[in-house]
Amino acid sequence: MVSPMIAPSILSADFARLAAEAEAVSGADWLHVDVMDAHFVPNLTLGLPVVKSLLKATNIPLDCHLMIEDPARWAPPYAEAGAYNVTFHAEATDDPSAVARDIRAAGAKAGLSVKPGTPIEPYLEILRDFDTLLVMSVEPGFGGQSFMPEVLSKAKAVRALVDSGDLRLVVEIDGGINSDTIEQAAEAGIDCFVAGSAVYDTADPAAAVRDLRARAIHASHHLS
Ligand SMILES: O=C(CO)[C@H](O)[C@H](O)COP(=O)(O)O
Ligand SMILES: [Fe+2]
Repeated sequence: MVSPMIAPSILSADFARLAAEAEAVSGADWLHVDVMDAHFVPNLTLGLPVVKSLLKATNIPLDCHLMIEDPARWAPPYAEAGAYNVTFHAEATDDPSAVARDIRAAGAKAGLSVKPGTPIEPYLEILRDFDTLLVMSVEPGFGGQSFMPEVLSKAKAVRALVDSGDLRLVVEIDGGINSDTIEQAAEAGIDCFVAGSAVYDTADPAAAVRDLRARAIHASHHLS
């Protein structure tokens, strides 16, 4: 198991000050960027031009979470632009492996995300085509929602495959992660924790990142 990673979500940051907001979490492992198209989810955020500007403004690897329709068309340009990891939704395409291939060919890690109600079993076979699995622990679309602990059974199932050596994959969780919920996620075997409101809705985002990381290390320590 890798050392726990923290990925602050700029969904909860001030969009007029994104460079400064990235700088405020310079100790983070990844910077999580929520791309929403108002079709796959009922919200609209930002797209490729903003990601290109962010890439110039920060050295933190960008973890782009595409909550969009037609990822086969729209996901590879994020990889070409220089995003470190490009994640799209299993529910948005009939051929996730083909999209992953195109993302990897364009130079990024490829991630698959599943909504809370989407079972993981139909996707276990194709996870070998991916570098990241993003388990959603809220309905995608908005920050500041409550954590859904029932999704942790999916994380545990995939963690078991990784631990048995059958799979190499970063297991990531997104939604409602804060100082009260991160420990149960860490105990379930999560490698990377996305946190939006728990980082940016505080007076000291850097301290929030440190606190979340310490809690994750403490809770996952006995597993390693
Ligand atoms: O993908 C997302 C929402 O669809 C966000 O990454 C997520 O909700 C982060 O916000 P918070 O930590 O406040 O729940
Ligand atoms: Fe996200």
